[in-house]
Amino acid sequence: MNIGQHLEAARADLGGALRDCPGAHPGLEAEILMAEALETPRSFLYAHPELEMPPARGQAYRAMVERRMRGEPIAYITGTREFWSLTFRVTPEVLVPRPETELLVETALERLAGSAPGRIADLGTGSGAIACALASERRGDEVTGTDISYDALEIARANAGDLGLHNTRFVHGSWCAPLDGSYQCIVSNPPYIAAGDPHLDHGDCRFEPRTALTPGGDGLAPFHTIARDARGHLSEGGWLLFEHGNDQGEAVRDILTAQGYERVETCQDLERRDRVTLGLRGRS
Ligand SMILES: C[S@@+](CC[C@H](N)C(=O)[O-])C[C@H]1O[C@@H](n2cnc3c(N)ncnc32)[C@H](O)[C@@H]1O
Repeated sequence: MNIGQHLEAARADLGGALRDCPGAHPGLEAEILMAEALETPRSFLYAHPELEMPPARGQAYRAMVERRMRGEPIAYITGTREFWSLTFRVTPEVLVPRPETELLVETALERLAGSAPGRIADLGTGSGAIACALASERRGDEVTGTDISYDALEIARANAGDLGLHNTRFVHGSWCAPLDGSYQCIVSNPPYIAAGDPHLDHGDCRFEPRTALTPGGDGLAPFHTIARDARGHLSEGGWLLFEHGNDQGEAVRDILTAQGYERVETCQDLERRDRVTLGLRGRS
């Protein structure tokens, strides 16, 4: 079979298998996996659809297509995901970075704009996507990522190394526990899906680490813990920013207000859903 025939078969198979899979793009994914199998850019496929696939490459391609047909995230199959225009390694030990998390990075950068170089912390860093995005934009800052997963920290360190981000460090421990000294900004995209939420059994979530997705209960426990403990690590005028579920904006605002944060507000995504809530550590 040639490249074009393989692609056509994969598009049809993926289209059928991923019919109910949120966010799946069968045509595009067939091409991404082909580019991976042939180790070429996608543009090569458009230029050479008539090229015969070497049998070993054809088999490798079909194996990848079949993994995707079973619902495995494409990022785990290719081993990479783009975030903030940077390429990150991802493995099943880490959450696949989501495009919507770029709103957290964007909001943090807005709050930091014009400030002198300082220290930033990313709690629950996973692949290190947020920490590396911030470190790449704020080269003068020191960015610390924390996680309870040693496997995740290893991936985060590898990503920072690949990206040449020497202004990062990744430390083990629960939320704020490994932090030392004070920070001008603390960000977190913690696990926040409530126990029993049907999203946990759909799409990519089925393959991702449970501890990255849900803290159990109503999903709010990490916001309570971090909001309480981060105050002691933020410098005066420092910001705490959370990503949260689109139905959790009010609850997270209440948590930050109850902990004495000031100028508490929520940012919405392009579909006007609450996604990021932040508060300032004032004088008191
Ligand atoms: C939703 S994922 C976010 C990963 C990454 N920051 C991102 O946005 O793609 C949550 C992360 O929090 C970590 N985590 C869960 N409980 C934690 C805890 N008590 N302390 C630190 N990290 C924790 C998980 O291992 C996971 O990497």
